[in-house]
Amino acid sequence: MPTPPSALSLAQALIRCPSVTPEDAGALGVVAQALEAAGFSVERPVFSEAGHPDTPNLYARLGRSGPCLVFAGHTDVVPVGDAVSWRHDPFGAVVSDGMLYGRGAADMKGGVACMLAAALAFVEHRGGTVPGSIAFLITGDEEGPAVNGTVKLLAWARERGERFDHCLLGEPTNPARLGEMIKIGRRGSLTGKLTVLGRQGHVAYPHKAENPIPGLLRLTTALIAEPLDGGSAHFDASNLEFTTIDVGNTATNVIPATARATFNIRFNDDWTSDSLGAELRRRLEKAAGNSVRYLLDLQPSNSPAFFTRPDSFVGLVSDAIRAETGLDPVLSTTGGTSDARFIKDVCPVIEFGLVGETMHQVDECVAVADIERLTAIYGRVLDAYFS
Ligand SMILES: N[C@@H](CCC[C@H](NC(=O)CCC(=O)O)C(=O)O)C(=O)O
Ligand SMILES: [Zn+2]
Ligand SMILES: [Zn+2]
Repeated sequence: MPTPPSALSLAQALIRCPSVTPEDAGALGVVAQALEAAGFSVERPVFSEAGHPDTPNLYARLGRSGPCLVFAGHTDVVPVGDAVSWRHDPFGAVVSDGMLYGRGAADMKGGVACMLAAALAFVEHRGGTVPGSIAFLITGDEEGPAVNGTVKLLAWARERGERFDHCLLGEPTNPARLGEMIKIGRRGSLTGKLTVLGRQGHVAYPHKAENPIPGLLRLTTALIAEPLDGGSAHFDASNLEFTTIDVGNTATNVIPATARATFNIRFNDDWTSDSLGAELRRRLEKAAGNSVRYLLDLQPSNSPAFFTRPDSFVGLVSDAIRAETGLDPVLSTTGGTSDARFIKDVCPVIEFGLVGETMHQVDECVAVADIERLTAIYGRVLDAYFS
């Protein structure tokens, strides 16, 4: 068996692939090559859905018996934003002053690299075998709409009779220090596109046109006039944020035909996608009355909130973190969402990864020392899980 690559070298190889969703740019090839070299069987299904680009995914497994511990994650990344503001090339994977820079360093190519390095070292140490099974569920569609990613990969695996006992997802769960936070739940995500319909015309003859902009303002105001809820037993309050308002009108003397707004809601377990959709439609109907014509397109990506009750697996991961960092991780459901909302339907899932302070930002970076320590934590998890 070849000597397993280090987590840092894997993280650098991954960051050098500009895999902004839905591009793969070779990222899953890096994962496949590392796992195949260690004897994992690797498959790379590509999933399709009308209206969305095809997206590649990866499933790998070593061993057929139970228990099966799954590592999950994604290799797609969010766009770099203002590229000239970066201190280092966002796809250069530069190490400077002990920090690894690049898009995905924290979210979550760094985490994927640590899982790979830990699993490969574990397998090498045991002469190429596992007392049970280790699997990897890695997608190229997490940061995007997430319709051709983990949700389909799980269905694909289920059809092939694959069974999993526990899953560790490597999203960047720590706000500032490695070891301070495990995520045991996430809110769901619902994206909405609202279009108000009008009739184009001359600004000086408004009676011959219908301006959609006041209607859009009325509807957007109605959507956020009342809080959705006050939080639930395990989750923060649900929250709606507008992400863009577009009219796209370049003329100063033309009333536009349509006006659009996009919003995203992070919702807790007081709601399902359906009940939340019904509440949004109720608010819009009331505000629109007979005078505003609109369309609402909801893109739920099938994602209710998830919550995993603290159990022995949470205890095992907490012990590994404590042994490596000296910190007692808080069990949290805060922050963004993750593919654990899909994985929770097939096995208990929790999340622990790198420090997420710079995720989605310019100059995304993680400490090289944290990459080494996270690899050691995952190694301890493997040792304890299969002991
Ligand atoms: N756009 C997708 C979900 C995208 C998932 C993304 N997650 C993270 O960035 C991790 C954040 C964290 O660790 O707090 C997100 O939350 O936007 C969808 O909405 O379906
Ligand atoms: Zn992520
Ligand atoms: Zn992200």
